[in-house]
Formats: sequence, C-alpha cells, structure tokens
Amino acid sequence: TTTLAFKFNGGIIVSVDSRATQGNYISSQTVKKVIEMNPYLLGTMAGGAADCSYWERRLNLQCRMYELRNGRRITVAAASKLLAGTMASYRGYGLSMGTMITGWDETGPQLYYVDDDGTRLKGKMFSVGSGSTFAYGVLDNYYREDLTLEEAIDLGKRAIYHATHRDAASGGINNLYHVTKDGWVKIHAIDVNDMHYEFEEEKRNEMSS
Ligand SMILES: C#CCCCC(=O)N[C@@H](Cc1ccccc1)C(=O)N[C@@H](CC(C)C)B(O)O
Repeated sequence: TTTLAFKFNGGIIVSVDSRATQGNYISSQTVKKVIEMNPYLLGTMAGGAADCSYWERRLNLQCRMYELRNGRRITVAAASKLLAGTMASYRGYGLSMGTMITGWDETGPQLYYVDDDGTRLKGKMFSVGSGSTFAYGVLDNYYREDLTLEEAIDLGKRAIYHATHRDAASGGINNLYHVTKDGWVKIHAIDVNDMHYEFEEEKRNEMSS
C-alpha cells in the first residue's frame, strides 16, 4: 500500500492506491483505501485489510453517534483521538494499521496520522504504507504550500504513481480526493498503468522538444 495526504493553501489532497497482497499474490486491485466517514471526514487505510476496514468502520459509527448525541459533527482531532485510544487499548494484540484521519472542521483543515501502537501525530504531510518511502521522495522534492489545485492534484497523483512503479505491494487504481471548507470531493480514479503510458508519452515529447 501507498497512501498519502498533505495540506496546502487550497485545502487537503488525499491520494491512495488500491492493491491488496498476500505475500506475492495480488489479492485485489480494487480496494477502497479511503473511507468516507461523513461529507467532511476521510480515513485512509494501510496495513491489515481486515483491521483497517473493521476499526475504521467502527470509528465511523462512533463519529455518527457523537453527532446524534451532541448535535454537531465531531472534530478531526477528536475522531483521530478515538481511533488512537482504541489502538492503544489493543497494543500487543497484533493489529496492523497505519491510518490518516483528515478533514475540515470548525478549526479548519486538519490531518492526523494514527497507527497500531496508538501513535497519533498532527501534521501537514504524511505518507503511510510499504510504498511510502518512494512517495516521500516525490513529495519532499516538489511539495510547496502555495501549489495551485491543479499542481497539488498532479503531485498527489505522481507520488502514488512512482510508489506503485517501485513497490510490488502497491498498484491498481489511484483514488484522489480534495478536501475544502465545503467538504471532500473525489477528483479521480486513474489506473496507474494508464498513468505509466501517459508519463512515458510526456517524457518522449519533452525529449523531442
Ligand atoms: C485475506 C487475507 C490476508 C490479508 C490481506 C491483507 O490484509 N493484506 C495486506 C498486507 C498484509 C498486512 C498484514 C498481514 C498480511 C498481509 C494489504 O494488502 N494491505 C494493504 C492495505 C489494505 C487496506 C488492503 B497495504 O498496506 O499493502
């Protein structure tokens, strides 16, 4: 898996792959690694497929119950704290989860990293999963806070492409979301093989120009 998310002046970009593996076997190319918890809150998945889908769906339930009991949407900080608390209580049980909880609440755009030992970090950029080292190589090179929306989408797309090219456990489709004050919007779902040929063509054109 390769998942990433970063804040920029235009909001937050969330970009992930869709491959599931069991050793060398590719068990799926169509995993939805972004869970849409409400129109303003997204969660990403890396690690154990069952652990991520079970506990992030349970977090979704907890967030919905919070809304019904308190008459307002839960903050990103509180949602991520609920998940981190659950992970901490199961420390040592062998859960495998690397997630990001992100969205826009009354405090503005927020991004948290939460993993299976209960670590919870607030940040401007994270990449999580077996392909995250490759994605960071692209992100750290080209990230700027003042990226235009088009540039930010392109960066989120290319970082996943390069990671899926080198990491056998990443691949399939790149799902990319943009979070603004009005909530999240799904920007695209592009097969990384199609991206490969798009970028090869681009390089051929650049060489000839
Ligand atoms: C069925 C089955 C076996 C587990 C499938 C399964 O969880 N694969 C895992 C890799 C893994 C993890 C821990 C133990 C074994 C195998 C996987 O593909 N994770 C991806 C994300 C999830 C959400 C799809 B990614 O992190 O690579």
